[in-house]
Amino acid sequence: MAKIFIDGEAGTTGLGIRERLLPVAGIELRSLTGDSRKDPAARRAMMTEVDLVVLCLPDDAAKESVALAAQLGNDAPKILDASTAHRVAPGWVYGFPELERGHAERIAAAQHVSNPGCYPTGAVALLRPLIDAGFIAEDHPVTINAVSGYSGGGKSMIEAHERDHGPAFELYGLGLEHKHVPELIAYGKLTRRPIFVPSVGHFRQGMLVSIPLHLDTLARKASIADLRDALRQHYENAALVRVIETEANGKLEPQALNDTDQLELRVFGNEAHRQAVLVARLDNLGKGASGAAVQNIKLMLGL
Ligand SMILES: NC(=O)C1=CN([C@@H]2O[C@H](COP(=O)(O)OP(=O)(O)OC[C@H]3O[C@@H](n4cnc5c(N)ncnc54)[C@H](OP(=O)(O)O)[C@@H]3O)[C@@H](O)[C@H]2O)C=CC1
Ligand SMILES: CC(=O)N[C@@H](CCC(=O)OP(=O)(O)O)C(=O)O
Repeated sequence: MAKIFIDGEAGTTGLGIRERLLPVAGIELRSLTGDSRKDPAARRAMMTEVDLVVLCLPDDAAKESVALAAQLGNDAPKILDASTAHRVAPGWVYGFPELERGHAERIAAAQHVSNPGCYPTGAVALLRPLIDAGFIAEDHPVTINAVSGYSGGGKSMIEAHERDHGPAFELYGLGLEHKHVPELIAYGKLTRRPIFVPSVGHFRQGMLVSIPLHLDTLARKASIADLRDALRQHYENAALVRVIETEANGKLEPQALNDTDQLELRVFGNEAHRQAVLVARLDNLGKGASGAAVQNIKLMLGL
């Protein structure tokens, strides 16, 4: 029986992981309740009893938990961190099993895995296979536009929208320093800093990530179908990722995959204008957070 402690179990991501793990055989979930939830000594003691700790905490608290585990030396459990704290940190493996051949095995063997951010899950899924196939140059001037449901901002943003009725729609990150840019660069394999423009709408969950492309600026001559085929080939054995034909009406809404762990990729475009738009759709709480975490937990515990 594999023992798991979710540090931050009462938060948005922690609850989603708990819910998904309850029906999984071969797992025992260990919890801290009441005041002990945030007590470093209680958290460290819990770490001595489990095989894997999942961190669903703000960045500073996640760093504190990693330091607590380090005090246990060789008895430290494996760690999966859902925060942003270790996404590009040395010694950590990025928890996107579909990244490239052999990556799922790297996650399975790792002591420390960082769960990807919701936006990078969509953007890296679209970009990386096309860069590896030589269609998009590593220094291509990439722009990433995205819209998320408000649960992406955790408990505080959920409260702001559900109690105070937040804005219907809002662009943010316009200072171009969003915390997800380093992982977009590292795992998208980009050498030029992408322009990332996130936004949030007044709906709880669901996400679209879109990347416009002028086909005549690509590194290799490509039609819209070539880009779609390259994505299809890359994800042919991926259980959670599907490359979909585009809708004839040219529309796509963000909530269709809510409460699933699926990620859908599409290549919209207009061949006559030599223009395309790559689009990823996912549930920010599914493949964008808790669903991806459960995928990584199963790999890390060999379930
Ligand atoms: N929401 C999303 O879509 C995604 C979130 N993430 C990341 O996952 C992490 C958690 O986010 P999310 O679930 O949204 O956040 P929430 O704010 O919903 O939950 C955070 C939880 O951590 C608890 N907590 C805070 N400080 C400590 C501490 N020192 N010790 C123990 N517990 C503590 C909070 O307690 P209390 O209940 O008392 O406030 C809360 O339950 C963040 O790093 C976030 O960046 C990653 C991907 C997507
Ligand atoms: C709508 C909203 O505020 N979203 C969050 C990102 C949510 C997420 O996936 O980020 P982490 O995994 O890095 O926490 C933001 O833009 O900061």
